[in-house]
Amino acid sequence: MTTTTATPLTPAEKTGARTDEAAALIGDARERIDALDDRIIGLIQERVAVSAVIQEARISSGGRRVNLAREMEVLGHYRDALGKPGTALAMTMLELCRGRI
Ligand SMILES: O=C(O)C(=O)C[C@]1(C(=O)O)C=C[C@@H](O)C=C1
Repeated sequence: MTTTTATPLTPAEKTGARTDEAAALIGDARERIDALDDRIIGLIQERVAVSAVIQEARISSGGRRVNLAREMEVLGHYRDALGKPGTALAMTMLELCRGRI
């Protein structure tokens, strides 16, 4: 068996920057992005849980899991804030919250 020892990447290699200054800025900004992504994922998980409470209440009262009129409102909210990609994002989020339909 051969063992290879990986040489650590330089900051420039890691970030694609061409100067140390730009590499440092990108490294810091990526840390902020990772922290934001953790918060966004936490919020999505919270949304999934709240959505499950609604769906369970509706289903145990004899209703259906899905409420398309409400989904249209949610899609519109995201589209108004973020444009067309917002609609795609909301569709993915609704799929996470209620499964595929
Ligand atoms: O608001 C509701 O009635 C929900 O069930 C929540 C939710 C959502 O996650 O936003 C999920 C499923 C429905 O089809 C509509 C919306």
